[in-house]
Amino acid sequence: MMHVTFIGAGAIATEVFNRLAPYHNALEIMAVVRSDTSSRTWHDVPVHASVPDDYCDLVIEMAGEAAVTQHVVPALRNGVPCFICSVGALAAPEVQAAVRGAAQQGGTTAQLMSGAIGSLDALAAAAVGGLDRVHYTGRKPPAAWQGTAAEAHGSLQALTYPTVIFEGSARDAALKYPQNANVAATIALSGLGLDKTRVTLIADPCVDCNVHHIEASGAFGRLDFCSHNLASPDNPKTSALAAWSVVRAVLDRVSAFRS
Ligand SMILES: NC(=O)C1=CN([C@@H]2O[C@H](COP(=O)(O)OP(=O)(O)OC[C@H]3O[C@@H](n4cnc5c(N)ncnc54)[C@H](OP(=O)(O)O)[C@@H]3O)[C@@H](O)[C@H]2O)C=CC1
Ligand SMILES: O=C([O-])CC(=O)C(=O)O
Repeated sequence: MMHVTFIGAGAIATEVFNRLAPYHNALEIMAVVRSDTSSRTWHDVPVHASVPDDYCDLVIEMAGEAAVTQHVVPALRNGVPCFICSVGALAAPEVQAAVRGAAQQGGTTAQLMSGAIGSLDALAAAAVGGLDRVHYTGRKPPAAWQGTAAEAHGSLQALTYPTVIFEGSARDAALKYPQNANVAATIALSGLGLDKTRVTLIADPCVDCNVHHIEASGAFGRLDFCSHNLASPDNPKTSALAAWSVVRAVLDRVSAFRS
């Protein structure tokens, strides 16, 4: 039996919980860590303010950047493997150093979720031979940019044409758009790094899904990957695929084969 602690109880966590329900004989969600602890339980799982000391096989962060420092770092230090959804947190050098140091101290690993993007396996393999260029374009409907730095570009609701709201490095994208540029950080950490990976973010009233496009070239040849992700019904910023990437990673831990 695998004992799992969730961090976060939002769009991703809810979908992961529901999708893992058929696997109750192989894994138990023993605790959920939330910032709001006014409810004692969530789906009958006890709510905690921090990861409980009880024995746990896996911690899954599905909360936000602050949770990486608050909860993932101590869990790693205690030797518990962790999955991270809020990959953009690692764009801050001090957070990445803390995660690396804690994993080393605890003799365990932090696994970055592929989340809303694919082709990371090819990108990471290509990086071994040498990458010359990686460019990521993230395009989402205006509603997905609400409550972010994109609002400095004027009324998002009034947009009638695609508007570039960011151009720069993956590091700066992740630091400026913590809820919308986890994919940029994940691509960068698989490939050319946070400072050399170029990013364009677009608020586009002409799309009704989250479009993620990677163009890469190097010693391996060229890669062009594009996904048109439907948003989570509970959070327009988040692609439904992100939760399913977590489910897949959990099931990998209890199945005989890993792809
Ligand atoms: N890697 C990727 O491709 C993707 C990553 N993400 C990231 O995954 C994370 C979760 O996304 P999503 O489920 O859509 O977000 P939601 O906003 O729907 O849910 C977040 C949940 O985490 C809780 N929470 C927030 N901060 C903390 C904290 N410091 N400690 C404990 N709990 C906290 C929230 O509040 P409460 O405690 O009140 O319940 C809420 O339950 C986000 O950081 C998002 O940016 C999203 C999409 C793709
Ligand atoms: O879910 C998505 O489409 C991607 C996302 O929010 C992110 O990169 O942070």
